[in-house]
Amino acid sequence: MTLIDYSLYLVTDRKLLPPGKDYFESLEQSLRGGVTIVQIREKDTDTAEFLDIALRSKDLCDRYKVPLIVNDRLDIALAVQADGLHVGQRDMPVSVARKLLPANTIIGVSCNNLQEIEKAIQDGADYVGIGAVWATTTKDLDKPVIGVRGVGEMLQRLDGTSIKAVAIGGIKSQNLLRTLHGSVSPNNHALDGVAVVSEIMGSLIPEQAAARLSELISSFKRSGCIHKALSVSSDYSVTTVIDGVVDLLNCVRERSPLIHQITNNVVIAQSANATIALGASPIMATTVQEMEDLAKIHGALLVNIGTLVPTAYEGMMAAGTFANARRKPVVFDPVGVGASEFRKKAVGGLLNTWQSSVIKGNAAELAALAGSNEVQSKGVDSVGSGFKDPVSFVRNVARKERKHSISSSCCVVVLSGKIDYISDGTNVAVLENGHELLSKMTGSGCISGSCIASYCAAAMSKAQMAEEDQGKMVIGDMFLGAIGGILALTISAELAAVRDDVKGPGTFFPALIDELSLLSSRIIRERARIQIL
Ligand SMILES: Cc1ncc(COP(=O)(O)OP(=O)(O)O)c(N)n1
Ligand SMILES: Cc1ncsc1CCOP(=O)(O)O
Repeated sequence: MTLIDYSLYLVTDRKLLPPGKDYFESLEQSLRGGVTIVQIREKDTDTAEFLDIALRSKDLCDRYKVPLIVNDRLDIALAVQADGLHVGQRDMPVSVARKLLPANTIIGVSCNNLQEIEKAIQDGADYVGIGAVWATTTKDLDKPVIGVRGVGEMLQRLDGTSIKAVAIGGIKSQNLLRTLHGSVSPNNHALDGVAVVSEIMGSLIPEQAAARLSELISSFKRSGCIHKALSVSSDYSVTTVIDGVVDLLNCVRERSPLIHQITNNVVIAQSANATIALGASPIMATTVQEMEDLAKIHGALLVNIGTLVPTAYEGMMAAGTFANARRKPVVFDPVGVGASEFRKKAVGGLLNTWQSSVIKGNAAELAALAGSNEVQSKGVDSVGSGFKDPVSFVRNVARKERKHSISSSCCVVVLSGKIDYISDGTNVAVLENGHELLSKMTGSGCISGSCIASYCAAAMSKAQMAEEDQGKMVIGDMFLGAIGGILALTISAELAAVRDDVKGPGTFFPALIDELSLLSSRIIRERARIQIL
């Protein structure tokens, strides 16, 4: 059986052609742009016309050596000697189609949930079309939008089978990398391809639209993100990490990156002041209309759900998407995620939509995120003494949230507390700086998010974009950025706490701001208490 390349799967829809655009011209241009497999999908066309279109499309696809699949209609697939048939859940069952079609015909089936995947396996499908992964206006959906995390669960069920998988629904160049990075099972089972309708069919220049998508898919594959994910070895040491953090401290001050923060209304002023004290430049903007413009400016994004309201949520969705598209760091603080179903749902929605570069939370927040019962929450706080094995816990959460390569970790996890644990899925940094006065003021955790975002922005600006970075979700060493942000805050807190003018929590905060602004390389080198495991 010939090997099928599912990477860029065009599903046609003539209704979406721009006015005056000829269908066959559009198809040929898409083939030139790099489409690797084509499905002819005609929902309201007479048999004679469908047959004619399928025959001529088959000729074109043959010329480009690209397989042609027919949607729904087994008779048309037979008549044009198509390479395959795609069926939906209400169409002819795969097992029946298999008996009627010539041997070696590819049969694909649409799946929206695990039961349908199970059935596709039993029925012997060659591939599944998993969707809709995102919302779409191309088709009226009668089943829920799955989200990338849901696609990952279905891919897990396909582990050990030879069934290929493509995602479909709302896939555009803007969310393609997020789709590919996010749709992965815990065992690194990734998609074989993506199926696209409107982004190509609706384009005036389909060759360009297809080439853009094709280039992103190739760069994703070139970056080796999936295969390297769990197999990288570490070359971090305490010395290299401290040197790196010192470098970032200077970089924040020299380049003053813009730190866009959608945070809670308890800590807005503190967070902005801490950001300025570090040398970065804060903007506390929540309105959806300005997210695209803000993403164009060099810096990082912080999303904190402390006092979540619907308008800010809309802004968060858009801001993360635009930041991902520019490969900017996205620091996510899922404040109090275990406290209510509303927050859990909101966090699920955000993480399904964009990729965080760093997730920071206390024990209860990360336990809720990881589905662990080991630590309970009380509102936004943790109850009890924390995890028995915080090192393994934080490493596993980082692995789960996707770690893609040593120099551009796609998700670093920070477990905050008296001791802070930071992992990129392989390395774990254990940081023992800090002072108990930090826990006597509101918002010190939220401020640490601002510090991490400032240092991650510096880490991005120090990174040289290499060819293989095109396929990554963030550029720069986020592990170092997260460590730098935490050290800046906790070391400054130690210095502030012992000042003569500090009498308690009230006088501590202004002193903390002073010390953040006075922090130097020498102080970091002298005071950092860090282990790398
Ligand atoms: C690759 C791929 N996946 C899913 C679908 C959807 O098929 P179906 O559920 O049959 O819906 P219609 O396409 O018939 O509207 C697909 N066509 N291709
Ligand atoms: C056919 C189909 N099946 C599930 S979503 C969808 C349409 C996808 O179209 P688009 O790529 O334009 O969102």
